[in-house]
Amino acid sequence: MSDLTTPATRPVNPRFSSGPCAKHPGFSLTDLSDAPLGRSHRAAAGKAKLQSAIDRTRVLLGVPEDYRIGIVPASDTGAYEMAMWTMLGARPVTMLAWESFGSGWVTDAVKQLHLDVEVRTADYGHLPDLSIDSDRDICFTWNGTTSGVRVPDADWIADDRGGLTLCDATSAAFAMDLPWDKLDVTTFSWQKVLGGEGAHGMLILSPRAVERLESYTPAWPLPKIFRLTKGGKLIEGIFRGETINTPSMLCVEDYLRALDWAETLGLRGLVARADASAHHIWDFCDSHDWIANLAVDPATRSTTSVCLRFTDDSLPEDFAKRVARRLEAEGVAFDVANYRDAPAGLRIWCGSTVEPADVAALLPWVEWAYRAERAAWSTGPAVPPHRPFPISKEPTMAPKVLISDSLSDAAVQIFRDRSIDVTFDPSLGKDKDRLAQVIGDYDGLAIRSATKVTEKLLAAAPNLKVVGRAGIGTDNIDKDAASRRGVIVMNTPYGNMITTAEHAIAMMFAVARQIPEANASTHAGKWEKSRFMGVELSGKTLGVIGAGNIGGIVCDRARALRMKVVAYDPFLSEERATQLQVEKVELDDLLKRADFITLHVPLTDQTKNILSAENIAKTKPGVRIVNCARGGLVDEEALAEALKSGHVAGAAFDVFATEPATASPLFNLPNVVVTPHLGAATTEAQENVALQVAEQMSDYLLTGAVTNALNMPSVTAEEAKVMGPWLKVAEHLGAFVGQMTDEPIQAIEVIYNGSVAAMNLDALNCSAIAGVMKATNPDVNMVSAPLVARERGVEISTTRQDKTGAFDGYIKLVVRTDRRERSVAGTVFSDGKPRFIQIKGINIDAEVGEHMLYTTNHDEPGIIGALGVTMGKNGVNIANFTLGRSDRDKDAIALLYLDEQPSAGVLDQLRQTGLFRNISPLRFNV
Ligand SMILES: NC(=O)C1=CN([C@@H]2O[C@H](COP(=O)(O)OP(=O)(O)OC[C@H]3O[C@@H](n4cnc5c(N)ncnc54)[C@H](O)[C@@H]3O)[C@@H](O)[C@H]2O)C=CC1
Ligand SMILES: O=C(O)C(=O)COP(=O)(O)O
Repeated sequence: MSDLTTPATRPVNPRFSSGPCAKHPGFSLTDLSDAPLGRSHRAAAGKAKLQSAIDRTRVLLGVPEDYRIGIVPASDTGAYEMAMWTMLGARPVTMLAWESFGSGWVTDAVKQLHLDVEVRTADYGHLPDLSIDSDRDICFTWNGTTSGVRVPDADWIADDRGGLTLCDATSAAFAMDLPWDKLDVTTFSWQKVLGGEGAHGMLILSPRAVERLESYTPAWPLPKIFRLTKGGKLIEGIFRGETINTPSMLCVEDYLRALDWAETLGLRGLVARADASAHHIWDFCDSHDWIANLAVDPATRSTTSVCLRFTDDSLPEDFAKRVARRLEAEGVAFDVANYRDAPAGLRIWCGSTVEPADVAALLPWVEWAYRAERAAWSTGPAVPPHRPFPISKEPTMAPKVLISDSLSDAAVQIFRDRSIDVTFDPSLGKDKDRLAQVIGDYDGLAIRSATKVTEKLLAAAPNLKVVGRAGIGTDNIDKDAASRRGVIVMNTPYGNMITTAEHAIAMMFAVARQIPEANASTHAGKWEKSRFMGVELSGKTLGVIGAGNIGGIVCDRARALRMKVVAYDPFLSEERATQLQVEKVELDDLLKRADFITLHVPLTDQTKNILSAENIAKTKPGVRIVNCARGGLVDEEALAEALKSGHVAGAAFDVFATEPATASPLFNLPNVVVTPHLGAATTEAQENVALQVAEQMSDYLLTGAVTNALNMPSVTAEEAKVMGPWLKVAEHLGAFVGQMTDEPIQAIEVIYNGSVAAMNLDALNCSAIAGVMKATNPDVNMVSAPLVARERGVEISTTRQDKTGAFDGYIKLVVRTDRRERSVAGTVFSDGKPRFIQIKGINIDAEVGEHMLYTTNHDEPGIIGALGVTMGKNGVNIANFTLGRSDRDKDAIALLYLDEQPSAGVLDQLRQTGLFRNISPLRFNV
């Protein structure tokens, strides 16, 4: 690529303005159609909308119940000036200002209100001194929008303060944590982090702020739109949606829709998105010396209004503006020049509505525009050398996990607590192209059912180590492809089972009593008492197809409803059937006898279409069928026909052959109840699966512990610690024979002797097989090795032995080809280091090094000399030298641990001595 080649990828949305900010993902004007336009905002509908905006803001931001939240005129400026005008003057005031907006409030205080104030300022890029007498009122901005400097926390605000804190949080709310106990007045506007419209401000008052309002009357007159009290009492109506003046109901509706979106992420998710975007920029600055964050102290760097400066002071004054114009002309970034009063540079908005992937896509463009402008500036110094972006990762960097489906906030929190670098972007699950664009950066991917982990996606994910499914079904993951690429696939098999079983029972009731239709009819003002005749569940026969975790719970609940339960599940033991009080039957028997059928099997080649047209025809007339397991288990066309003919009396489906299901033969048929894959959709289940998946993935990425993996044996964190050196021994043994063998391997036998035989042999096997397979395919790892071996027809066997010989424990690996058998054994010494202890049945004691040389010869004098002299002559240092022989004058071996790989020339010189039968350089991953 020439220096000025334009980057290949463009941000999907080029809107990086710091206000009004980008609309939330998925925004559409048609979503505003429910706005009560042309109606009074004081009518019930309008008031309910305003109240809802207040209530939902409280929940999302975690505002305490005893704080008041009001919608006030004139955006954040209106809200903040309202607070200054009504509350300041009672006490001495300290004004903190470190950028344009803070300075604006200073002007208000000094020139308009003529207050006796202490003004503390700092230059752009810095914070002023925050040690303040807690008896004074304090005015400050949480995040300086025009300098990109924020307060790192509120520890500098006293808990037992006498004064009030007035915080302008307009570019912080919904993107940064706000500690409500430290904030007496908080203001923000809708047009910032949530990408709302710039009409109204939000004013949040602590009880202490209310006390000030009710006990203090300022010396100056107050315009009507600032008046919060009447007769010395707070006008409570303002904080219930009775706005002071007429609000725009269109803007209110828009704010409510933004809240709809924000609620799917929760505050944690919103904060995580801003963090992820800002981190992209910070990493970029760290790897390029021509651009830097304006905020000098990293702890004060904004994660919303990220302000950047070009480091070369000799650049012309309008250089940054020209870069911004170039970006705008390319259509890759709008409005990213610095604020008019701020130092020259760029300001890139990273608030929650901006896609982190768009920020990542923008950065190569920033480099391109910078270089293009420099080239155009002919008198300037030479263009600095091109540095690729992103920079290569340090091995010490925290693992990166992407959450691409909507998961409870709990997951984000766990990843954070475990120091995993997490990006939460649930919109990616539905956008495979964008997901493929970003996945290359991540070590882990946490999903639900929307994200499809295909071969193609995995091919774009060279760093990926683990896919975590927050739920049960993994039919959206190509597990073979994942295994082949060494990616572990985990699920959470228990977290949502109760919830899903309850949904199946709810669906059974719904279809038995036609609840959804009766509900719709009653809402429509009809009173069709005789239309909805149902059937009782008590005494009926329930046929459960698949009596595993969920099916088992359904059996239990159905028994409590006094149903007779028959189950078809070839893997259900008689003991378990007795325990569940169900009768184990064949499928045909179930079909014939059941009044209700419920499916709880995974979708496999055997279960696909298990309720085919033919099997549906075998069911009892009047049967009702519930599917809360997987689409594809039932032939939807055939079922629709059977419903129309009356053979099947009703159906309740949560899952569909194609999802999201926007059309189905079952839709709009009478007595068919449908839900949009809600089986797992309860707060409890979502919390469970999110917590579990985040813990499991973090454990794996940080400690190597494997839980609930579908393509790898489980390894506990404790085991991972104890077994670490043994896993290495197994891998080295495999690597030894793998490198020695150049014909097709037929069988691998792993013999575990003594203490190691009590360990987790499945995991040790995987490591040994990986060692063998890596010799021919360096990309194989513990996850992919068994599959690769199976695909090559290699037979694997394991033997456990009681302790024999001198070692407490050892592993012996035997590899068979059609020509020979090779064996090597190893152990872990008390120093925790792996050792080879036997090769070809000959005892040795050899430390394992990265570069080794293995020779075999007839036992005779001169071997040590030949090896030593040849290495010495060629400057190859020998770190360790081990010899062994089967008997005097018989087979002998030597294993040298070298400081570097011997060259072909060195090996030739050895061969020319005629002393050796075999000379093999070996390499180990120590
Ligand atoms: N609607 C939703 O939101 C949710 C759906 N699910 C789905 O529910 C299903 C069941 O999940 P779990 O009970 O957790 O699984 P499980 O693995 O505990 O139980 C499945 C049972 O099906 C049996 N089975 C397998 N092949 C069979 C066959 N050919 N014929 C009859 N039985 C067979 C197995 O022996 C096992 O007992 C899965 O498809 C899962 O994806 C799970 C959670 C939520
Ligand atoms: O856990 C499962 O198998 C489910 O089907 C739940 O799917 P979901 O996470 O709600 O998309």
